[in-house]
Amino acid sequence: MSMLLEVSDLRAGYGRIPILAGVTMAMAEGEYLGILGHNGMGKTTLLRSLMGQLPATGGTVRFAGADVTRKKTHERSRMGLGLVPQGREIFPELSVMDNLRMGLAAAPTEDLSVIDAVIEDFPRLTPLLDRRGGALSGGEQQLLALARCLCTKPRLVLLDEPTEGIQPSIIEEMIETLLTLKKRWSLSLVVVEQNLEFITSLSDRILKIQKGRITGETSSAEILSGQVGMEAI
Ligand SMILES: Nc1ncnc2c1ncn2[C@@H]1O[C@H](COP(=O)(O)OP(=O)(O)OP(=O)(O)O)[C@@H](O)[C@H]1O
Repeated sequence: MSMLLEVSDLRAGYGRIPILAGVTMAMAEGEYLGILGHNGMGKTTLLRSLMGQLPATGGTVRFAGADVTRKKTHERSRMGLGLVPQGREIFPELSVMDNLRMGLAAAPTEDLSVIDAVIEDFPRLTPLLDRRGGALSGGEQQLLALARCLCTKPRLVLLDEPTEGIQPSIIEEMIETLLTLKKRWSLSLVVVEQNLEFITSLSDRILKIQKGRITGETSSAEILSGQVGMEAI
């Protein structure tokens, strides 16, 4: 299998403060990769750097065979990278439908039929299309943020702590939705999380991030079979 994403010794930070201290990882097309880490370990920084929102101070990022290390966010978006940020960042004053249209604005072609195709996989949003984004529950907003990202037809979605502050029933629904998208859209995913159960339910492989470095790797199968405890990876 050819690699969809190849990250080598990636370094980034804020001002003079280094946060990513040389991240090296790779994933194949169609893979769901989980990255587990506690608060402040650099999960959000890694996703922002992969999306080009934060410049790399060292190392390289290759996506779909191209070196994107110096590419701007909108260029990466057009190449098929999509980010669902922590805290969702939906537009609270716009309707759900208009939030989805905003997603389309970042797409390579503004094809409105994409929204219909996306909505099919988000039945919970269908009756809410006219409602203001800000009037949705946290879980519904998270589903909307994911649906909006899918309107750009990404090959690889970067998902930042989607379970934060969300009720368990919607977490279950999000797992089912993401597994359906994997099959129906051949989607690839990098999800960063602190929630081990969520990440295990979704991911083919799980990496551990500590202090801006990848320090371990396991598979969900190994965790589910009890062969590997989280402290071991
Ligand atoms: N805009 C910023 N300016 C300066 N430092 C920042 C900024 N954003 C994050 N940091 C610092 O970078 C480190 C890594 O933060 P990051 O948000 O990547 O961690 P995280 O693993 O996603 O944690 P969390 O689960 O709390 O979101 C932290 O020490 C944080 O304080």
